[in-house]
Amino acid sequence: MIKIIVAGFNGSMGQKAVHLVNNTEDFKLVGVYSPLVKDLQPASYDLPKDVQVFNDFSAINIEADVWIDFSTPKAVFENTKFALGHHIRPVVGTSGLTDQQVEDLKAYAKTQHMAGLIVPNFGISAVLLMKFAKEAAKYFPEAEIIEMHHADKTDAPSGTALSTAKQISEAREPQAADNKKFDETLPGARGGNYKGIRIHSVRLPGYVAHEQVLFGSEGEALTIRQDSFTRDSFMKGVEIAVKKVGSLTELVVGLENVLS
Ligand SMILES: NC(=O)c1ccc[n+]([C@@H]2O[C@H](COP(=O)([O-])OP(=O)(O)OC[C@H]3O[C@@H](n4cnc5c(N)ncnc54)[C@H](O)[C@@H]3O)[C@@H](O)[C@H]2O)c1
Ligand SMILES: O=C(O)C1=N[C@H](C(=O)O)CCC1
Repeated sequence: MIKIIVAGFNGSMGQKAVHLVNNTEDFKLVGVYSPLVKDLQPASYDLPKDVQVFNDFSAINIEADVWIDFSTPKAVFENTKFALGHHIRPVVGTSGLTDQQVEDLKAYAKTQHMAGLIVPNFGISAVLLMKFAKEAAKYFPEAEIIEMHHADKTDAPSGTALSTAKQISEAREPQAADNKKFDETLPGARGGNYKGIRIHSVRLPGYVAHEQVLFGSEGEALTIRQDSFTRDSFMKGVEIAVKKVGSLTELVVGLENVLS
């Protein structure tokens, strides 16, 4: 039995994770965490009666194997550090960790002899898009990313777009610094700049999570696109991550680390 705590259980993804855990053999929901939920009625969040509800770190006093995190970009660093420090393996879906924060968490995990998984995107289509983009970057070093999400997403760019840009930048030949000065008659029109890779963020009702990577070269172009049409589509990846995180020996980034 894998004993699980879900952080951010009251949010859109947290509720999906609670449902997954409640309905998967060998998974047991032992606790949920969100500092914003006080005076909770368990039934209103699909919580079994014996689940402990925490709204303060200091009150978390139960044993658990895995910490699923779907909280907020502001909270995810401290949450992950808490889990590692309490020997609960984190499976982190929350976006917003900076490269430096990921490095700090990896170093902290080592000091705690702990492993875990940070997953920018649990969708298999997104995992494949990143794999293909990395391959394409060897031949098409010039790329831009367009990510499209639902209108409630508060952070930009998406964690997936940043992760894609990081992988492209590591796979392609080193590029001359992007010092090009654009005459942006509308500030921000050229998007964000991750090591010379422009990222454009779209937020619209009706969308869930989508990404397009555009590679351009002399006389030709390549476009790779993935679409997550439902939040349920992320749950297969969450299930795999929770089942496999116990086999890891360090804190790593990417679902591909546990896909066989
Ligand atoms: N990796 C993936 O595949 C994937 C997929 C979808 C969403 N996400 C990410 O998951 C995160 C959550 O997305 P969402 O749509 O569920 O957002 P949401 O706003 O619906 O839910 C976040 C919840 O976290 C709670 N919260 C606030 N502070 C907290 C804290 N300190 N600790 C724990 N919980 C806290 C809030 O009350 C809220 O209910 C976002 O960062 C999003 O980008 C990742
Ligand atoms: O809905 C969201 O928010 C998502 N966030 C992740 C990101 O920032 O990349 C993954 C896809 C869904």
